[in-house]
Amino acid sequence: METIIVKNEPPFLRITLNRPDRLNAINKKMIEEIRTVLEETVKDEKVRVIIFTGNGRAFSAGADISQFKELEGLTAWQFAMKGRELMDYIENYPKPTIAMINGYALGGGLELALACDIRIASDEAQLGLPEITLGIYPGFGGTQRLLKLVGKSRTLEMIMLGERISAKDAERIGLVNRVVPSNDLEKETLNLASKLAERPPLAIQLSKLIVNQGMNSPITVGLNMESLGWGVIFTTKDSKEGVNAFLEKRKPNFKGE
Ligand SMILES: CCCCC/C=C/C(=O)SCCNC(=O)CCNC(=O)[C@H](O)C(C)(C)COP(=O)(O)OP(=O)(O)OC[C@H]1O[C@@H](n2cnc3c(N)ncnc32)[C@H](O)[C@@H]1OP(=O)(O)O
Repeated sequence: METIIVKNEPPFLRITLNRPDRLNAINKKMIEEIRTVLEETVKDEKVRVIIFTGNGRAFSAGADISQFKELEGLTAWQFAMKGRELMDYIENYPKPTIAMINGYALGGGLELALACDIRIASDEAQLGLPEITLGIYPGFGGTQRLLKLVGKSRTLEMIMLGERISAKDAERIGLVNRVVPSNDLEKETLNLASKLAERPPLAIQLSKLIVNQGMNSPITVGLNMESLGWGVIFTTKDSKEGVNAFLEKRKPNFKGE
């Protein structure tokens, strides 16, 4: 891989964006490489959690601005779609995803973090959507995902001003789940990931699907999916294991069956 470092350390798969001299700016190659790794890993039962992070002082400073010079109408649309399709794929990935935000998460970099299930940030991280300062606006799904996460006026403030906010402020508005001292970022992320890895994979997959669908549907649709999903979840061995373990006063051992 040219643009990412992939560490398969079951139960985790860590994808480190790796263009540190460009603050991990996202180019076409990086989009393709992330997609390839995720597709290869989807059926790997040993991997239960995906962690995204960045090499150096940035998570990612956004889409690679140097590639914008070549863009025209059609190619701009194609590049935006390529990135957006990756973000959609990450959002709907059947395993839990964590963005471990070690530094700048800007533009397309923040949009990648927004597509993850959980964002955990270093207290030194800065987040923002500075596209407006380039005369453009977010194009990898950020207009919609940020809206759903923090509401309309905070989204518009971030998009229209294009200013960076601190990790603490991001936590206050619900943009990141938690902020930790930079020295503890890895440890805290792995703690969180370990807990997720112990949870039943099929119940995680199904609840993620239902929550994601619920974000984009009338509440009755989400509620019906929730109820119908119960018919599925009760067919799994893990649901029996969870209930039996509780009744037998022992720790459950979920196998994703
Ligand atoms: C059509 C598709 C739509 C896609 C939707 C997404 C759009 C976007 O994401 S647009 C990009 C949004 N991001 C930005 O505008 C941030 C740009 N970067 C910065 O403002 C700064 O680099 C900084 C504040 C993040 C850090 O500043 P500083 O500490 O002074 O570091 P440098 O500016 O010297 O950066 C080091 C090195 O990295 C290059 N670089 C940084 N960001 C990008 C980027 N997004 N794309 C390409 N290159 C980037 C920067 O040019 C420096 O390179 P050298 O000068 O060659 O050392």
